[in-house]
Parts: sequence; structure tokens; C-alpha cells
Amino acid sequence: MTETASPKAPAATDVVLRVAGLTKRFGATLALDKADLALRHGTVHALVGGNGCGKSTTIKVLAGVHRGDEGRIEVAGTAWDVDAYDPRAGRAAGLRFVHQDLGLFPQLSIAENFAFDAGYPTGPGGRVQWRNLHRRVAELLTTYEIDADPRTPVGALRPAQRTLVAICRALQDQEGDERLILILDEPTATLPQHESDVLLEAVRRRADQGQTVMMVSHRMPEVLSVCDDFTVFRDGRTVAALVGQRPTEHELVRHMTGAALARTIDESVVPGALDGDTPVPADDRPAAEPATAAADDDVVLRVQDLHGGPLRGVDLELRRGEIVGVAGLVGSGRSSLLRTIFGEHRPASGRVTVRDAAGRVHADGDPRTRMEAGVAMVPEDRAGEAAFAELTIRDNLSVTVRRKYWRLWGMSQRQERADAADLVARYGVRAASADAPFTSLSGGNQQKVVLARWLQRQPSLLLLDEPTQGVDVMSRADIYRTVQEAAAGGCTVLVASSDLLELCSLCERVIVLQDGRVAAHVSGAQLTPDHLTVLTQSTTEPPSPTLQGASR
Ligand SMILES: Nc1ncnc2c1ncn2[C@@H]1O[C@H](COP(=O)(O)OP(=O)(O)OP(=O)(O)O)[C@@H](O)[C@H]1O
Repeated sequence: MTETASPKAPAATDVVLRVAGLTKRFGATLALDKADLALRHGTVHALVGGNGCGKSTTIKVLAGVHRGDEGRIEVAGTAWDVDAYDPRAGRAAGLRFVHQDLGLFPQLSIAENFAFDAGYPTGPGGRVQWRNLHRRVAELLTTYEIDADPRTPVGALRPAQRTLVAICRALQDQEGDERLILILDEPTATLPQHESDVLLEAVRRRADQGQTVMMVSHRMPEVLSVCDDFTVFRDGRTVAALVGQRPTEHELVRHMTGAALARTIDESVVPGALDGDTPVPADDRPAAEPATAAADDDVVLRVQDLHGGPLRGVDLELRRGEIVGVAGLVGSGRSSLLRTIFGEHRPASGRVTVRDAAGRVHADGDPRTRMEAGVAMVPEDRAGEAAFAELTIRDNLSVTVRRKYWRLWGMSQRQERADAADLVARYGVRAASADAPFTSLSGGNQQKVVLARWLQRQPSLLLLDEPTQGVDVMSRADIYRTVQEAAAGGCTVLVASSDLLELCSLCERVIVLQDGRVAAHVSGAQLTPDHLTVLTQSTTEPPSPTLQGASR
């Protein structure tokens, strides 16, 4: 395969969705630059590329959220110039979308979520025919092999089940119609490994039965395991269309980055992070010393018998410069642990002490006092919780270090601008300029900005919740490198992640939470994704396989 692998054009009769020469500008930003895409009937198609390369914009043009500037769209034989494209006609021709936020109402039952979309069946006098609704939804759930009762609230479902319910709902009006084309925007971004496996198996089965699926994902191993065809975007252009081929992860990354940058990543400080392997041969890892062996003045974080929310008696000690991971299923208490340490949640009982850079020990506090003590926290929902959407990228970068720009005569905008430009370059933020609005950034680039903002504070304790969710494979290597450099400089890092490979790449040791308790400490040769998968799922896992008959 060459860098701009000349696309092996799918046979015209096979193609059920074709995007040709699609261009889209947002002001000065050229988001799509004559991009092409062709989906073959009955295949799973991966649309991949770095943050900000135009994947979501393509989906949004197809869904009618944005109007394209130039190009053509063809769905099931009907073609439009983009300025005449009507998303309702696209839908009538078979396009169906499941966006990352799923658009489900967690407090409503599965059946009500279906009815919300398609309407409630009613009888004489407009009364809702609940029995009909439940029967119809139960049939659909059976077809999709979702092992759940239509009366179950969506919020009680496991994550992969929720995504499957959203998929099933999107297809409900014409279930079984092979003309439907399902478009999934990062369906597995928030799912732990075993949950994404369940989802991907279901997607694969649908394609084997004739459904066409396109998915966007930053997780290379998973697209390689499930997809038939690959389209790679770079800077808004199609740089490779790989039809019926099995590229390697390195080949895909080379297309995404251009060969020169791919070489840099190959030599990244996280060997193996692109290979889907355990990064460092397990036997070569130094076994982590038990935390209790640490000299007292070396302990930066001490958590003692912590209770509150889902947490049930957590004990933990982190030494200066350590990177420690937190693994666990959704609901195991990962995020609550980080938030309680940061002072956002008040513990019911127990104690959290933090040692600042000057060696002073601070007992429980709120987020403000924690920040003063040198603690930084990057939450999971960065765009929603951690960013100032209405401000510029520069404002978002400088907001935590504003004091340093004050001079006798006022703010030094020049210094602030120079620092912002430096951070934008260092973290590979793809933006028209640092003065662009934060909301104009792609999802992955928003995350890079929030991370950059906190890391520049040079915290003594850094709490990271899902630090690379939605971040492209190239930037992920940059982020790992930055975190490791911070740790080498004395920063202590506690990182919660559902990406077990990430934990093994980044951490010296990992604690496994189950139902709010520390179920295991893992380090040295034991620290492998497979072993962590077993530990996170053992004993307290709810019993049901999500899909009846799913082979796992
Ligand atoms: N509403 C908007 N206003 C201005 N610029 C935008 C808007 N939406 C997207 N862009 C810009 O268009 C480019 C493509 O963004 P897009 O969201 O399509 O990328 P993406 O490939 O989906 O990225 P990610 O993987 O980070 O989600 C980016 O430079 C982004 O900043």
C-alpha cells in the first residue's frame, strides 16, 4: 500500500452510499476538501483519521446538520448535489444515524424510548396501547438479540446494551430492510473493552445478514477486527480507500499521519501503544514496591478507609512521581474515587490527605483548596464540565494560570498569546488559530486543550479520568509522553481508564475497583490487558451476557 493508496473502486452496483468531492468550510477552516467515501452493501466500513480531519462533519452533512459547499451525495442510487441534498430524502433512501450521545432517555423504559421516536400506538379515544407497544419492542429486542425486558429503564442497562437499543431504535421503522445504512459515530468511545466486544460482535452479525454499517472510531484494534473496508481522512481529504483489504495498524496510522510523522510515533516513549500489544514485555517490568514501604514524606496521596457514594472502604497510597491506574467497570467507583480525592464529593467517612510541593500535608478539602495544594483534575466529560465553551481556545488554555500574566500595568496579552500558540503546537491542537472559539474545535481537539491547560499548572498530583477518550492515536502518544515527563519531574498521577491497554502502557501499577472496593493491586508481570479484563469482570459482575447466544 502506498501513502495515497489508490482506492480500489468498489463495483458500482455494490455501492449503497457514495460521497464524492465533498467540500465544507467553516469560515477560514476548510473542514472537508473534496473528500470521497463509498460504502459497499453488507459491509462494515471504518471512517478513520486524526482529530479534526472531518469525520464528524461528513456525518453531519449526511444527517443534514450542516450543508456541504460542494460535492455530491448518492444514497441507494439516488444522487444529489450537496446544495440540493435534503436529509429527509437521505433518510427515505435509507440513512440512519446513531450519534455518540445516543439520544436516549435513561429514566424512561426501553419501550417508551422507542415510542418517543416512532410514536405511541393508540386505540379508541387516543389511549396508549401499552401491550402492543411492549410486544412490538420485545420482538425487536429479540431480533437484535438484546436480552432485556421492554419495561426496563434504559438507565439500568449495561453500556453496550444501551448502544444496541439506540441502534435498534434507529432501525425500528424499517427493521429487516437491507437498504438501511447505519452510521455510528464513535459507538465504543465510552465502553470498556468487553462491552465494545459485545457491541462489535452484534454489528458484525448485522452486516453478515446484509446490513450496511459505517463507523467512526479512534480505536484501531477494534476497527481492524470488525471492518471490511477502510476510508482514511487526513486534513479533510481522502488519503486512502482500502476495499476488502486487511491493513495493519501501522499502515492505517501511516495513512492518517503521513509517513514522516508515523516514524516519530513509532519511536514514542510508549513502545507498543500502536500495536495493540502489551507495551513493555511484562517480565522486564520492575515489580512495583508495596506502597506501604514508602517513606512517609514521599507519600503524596493517602486515602484511608474511604466511604461515600459507591466507595466502600478504599485504601490507597501514591508516592511522588508514580503513575498509578484505576481499572474497573462502569459503576465500580472509578470516577467517584477521583472526584472525592479532588474534594468534589464529600466522603461519608474516611480520610484523604495530599502533600503539596513544599511538603505540607492537607487533609480533606474542597476543589479550591485542593487546587491550591497542587492537585489538578481532568474529568471525563471535559467539554461539558471542564471547558468554557463560549470562550476562545486561548482563554481556555490560560484560565488556570491567569495570575502569571498580570503585570504592574495589566495583563500581558503578548505572553499569553505566545504561551497559547506554544501549547497549541505542542499538543497538536488542530485549530484555525488560538483565538478561535473553543466550540469550533473537533471533540478530540477540545480534549487536548483541556489537558494542556491543566498540565501547564505543573501539578504535584494529577487526576485523569479517561484522558484519551476521543483523542486520536497520534495525539494519544503525545499525551502519554507528556504525562510520563510530568511524572519524571515529580508529579504523581492517578489515572482512571476503561482502556486497559492504556493503563498497561502508562502505569507502573494499577488498582482494580469492584463495587467500590479495591479488589486487586496489579503490577510487574501481571500487568497485562488480559489479566486486567479478568480481574475487572470477576465475581461481582452482573451475570447476563448482553446478547443471547453471543459467542465470547
Ligand atoms: N461548527 C463548527 N464551526 C467551526 N469549525 C468547525 C465546526 N465544526 C467542525 N469544525 C472544524 O472542522 C474541522 C473538522 O472537524 P470534525 O469535527 O469534522 O473532525 P473529526 O474528524 O470528527 O475530529 P474528532 O476525531 O476530533 O472528533 C476541525 O478543524 C473543526 O475545528
